[in-house]
Amino acid sequence: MKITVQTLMKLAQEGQKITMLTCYDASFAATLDEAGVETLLVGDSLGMVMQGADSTLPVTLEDMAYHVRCVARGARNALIIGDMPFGSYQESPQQAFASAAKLMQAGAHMVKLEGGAFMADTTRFLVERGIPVCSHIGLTPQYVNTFGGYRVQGKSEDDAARIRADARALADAGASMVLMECVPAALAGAITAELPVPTIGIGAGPEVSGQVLVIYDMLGVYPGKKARFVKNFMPEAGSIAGAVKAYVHAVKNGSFPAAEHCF
Ligand SMILES: Nc1nc(=O)c2c([nH]1)NC[C@@H]1CN(c3ccc(C(=O)N[C@@H](CCC(=O)O)C(=O)O)cc3)CN21
Ligand SMILES: CC(C)C(=O)C(=O)O
Ligand SMILES: [Mg+2]
Repeated sequence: MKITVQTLMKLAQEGQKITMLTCYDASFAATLDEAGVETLLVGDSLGMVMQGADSTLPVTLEDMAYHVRCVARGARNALIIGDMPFGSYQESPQQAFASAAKLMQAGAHMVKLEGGAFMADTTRFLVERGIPVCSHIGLTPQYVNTFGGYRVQGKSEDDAARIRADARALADAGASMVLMECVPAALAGAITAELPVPTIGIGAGPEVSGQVLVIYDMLGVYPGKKARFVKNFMPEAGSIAGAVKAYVHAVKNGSFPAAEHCF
């Protein structure tokens, strides 16, 4: 069965965890789809894991559209989310729509954009025009130069309150999902409890509607720094398909993430 925005809402309401992995090509898309991964994120992390850059900033809209097209050819049931790359949506809602339309025409079913309450107008503009939006808050990697590194966000009371207000504003603006990266588990849990839409976590603890990891991290292929939230599923599974199935199982039964993966 095709996964839709409605499926995701239903899973979250029933307390069933949503699974997401990043995906950049048709063969992995087929493997993940077959393993029952509900959502495939064509992440701008491809700049780091596929292109070898040291941040996500060099990734272009053309790069993203190419990989979305590849993934769309391999997936059957999974819902495909296209990451909006740096510089393709921050100028105006109009710029965001033109960029998002390219990803939708390449085969995405939803786009993801980084940023808090100030992205509410852009979010509403896209949603009203038929483009479902996943909002990305907390550690937003396109701000690495502002943050001075990939650091946990929302540790102080003020920062936590701001992130909480961001989540509410984006849901109010029509976001279909809110992804939280590297925030304290308690904060992500509190936000999930008060939002009307599903939340996805990466380094955000277990009390969210679903989990995402970069596929090359959970297969132990990425040679760069291993963040605290990463688990390599390959050693215990022995094959790529097995590792993906173990991830789906672990997210569904709540055994991933464990305390050691959380902030
Ligand atoms: N391979 C890969 N995996 C990712 O998860 C990922 C990318 N690339 N590229 C884009 C961003 C960058 N991300 C990162 C990268 C490093 C940390 C990291 O090392 N965090 C520290 C937190 C330090 C602290 O504030 O205490 C950690 O120990 O996990 C977090 C997110 C997440 N995204
Ligand atoms: C790490 C996830 C959330 C992402 O945005 C990406 O892969 O680009
Ligand atoms: Mg991204």
